[in-house]
Amino acid sequence: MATGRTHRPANRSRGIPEATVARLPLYLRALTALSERSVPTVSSEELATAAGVNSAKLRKDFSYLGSYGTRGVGYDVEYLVYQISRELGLTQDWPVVIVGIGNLGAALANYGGFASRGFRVASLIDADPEMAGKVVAGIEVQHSDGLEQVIEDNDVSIGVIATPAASAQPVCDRLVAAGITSILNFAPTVLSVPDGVDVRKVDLSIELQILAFHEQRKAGELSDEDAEELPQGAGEVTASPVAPPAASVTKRGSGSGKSPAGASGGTSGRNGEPGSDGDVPAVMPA
Ligand SMILES: NC(=O)c1ccc[n+]([C@@H]2O[C@H](COP(=O)([O-])OP(=O)(O)OC[C@H]3O[C@@H](n4cnc5c(N)ncnc54)[C@H](O)[C@@H]3O)[C@@H](O)[C@H]2O)c1
Repeated sequence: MATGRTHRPANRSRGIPEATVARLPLYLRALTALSERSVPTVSSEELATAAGVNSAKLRKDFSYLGSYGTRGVGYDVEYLVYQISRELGLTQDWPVVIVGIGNLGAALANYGGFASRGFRVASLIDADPEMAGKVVAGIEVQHSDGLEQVIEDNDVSIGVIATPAASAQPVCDRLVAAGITSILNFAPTVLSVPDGVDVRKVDLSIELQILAFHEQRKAGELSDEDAEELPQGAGEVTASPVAPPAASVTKRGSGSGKSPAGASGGTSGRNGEPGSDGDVPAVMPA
């Protein structure tokens, strides 16, 4: 078993609030776009709009980084990209293993956006013997029998689970036993992990359900407007019993022993924008 891994994010010891950490990737994405256009400086208002975050919150977030900008000039784009990347631990290489190389796992392996952000897909694992030896995204798929060895050999720090739900917990247990302390779970199941292991869950169907809720509400508002034009008593709209799904940001629970991950955060904003809290879309309680 691999022990004593040293891949720990630098921000843990600096007291940056988890909500701020969750917004840093949003700022980074907006800043990277500015950097690619060779924009040298940006005001807090412009950057806040680009990141979908309230500008007072942005200034507060950046104060945790010790970055206050220059009055009348704004923030230096390149320096902020560096600062946020360093804070998120993106200035170092993070080898990732993807377990379950079906439709989703193969798509993730082929996604170029990981490598460009410092997440190198080091290994692909699948339980299907017919998958072993196949090349996906230029990497040879290895059989899950060798999972622990692969993790040790590649000094893997993050495990991505893209197996069917029923396999996710056993896979998670093996990843944790092999020394992995960060897991990104795509399987539609809640994982139990020991203290010290961070799990984030991505579920696009949850996001669609949130959009469906908003669609339904918009339709309800339209019906209300229509109803106002109708004769009294006609076209009454019944209140929907559906409650909005909440919690799009994961924070691991802190109970003792094995415990499912807890939740913090709120709903995503409308129009695909993060809410005013800058929550990260498509991520939910693990
Ligand atoms: N989070 C999302 O938004 C989202 C979107 C699509 C799919 N999913 C989920 O992702 C998972 C994969 O979906 P898919 O369409 O790629 O399925 P798939 O059937 O195409 O692929 C699953 C792969 O996992 C492998 N596998 C099964 N058990 C395993 C184990 N114990 N160890 C290693 N590999 C194992 C299978 O051999 C297969 O290759 C499912 O749980 C699905 O519900 C999530």
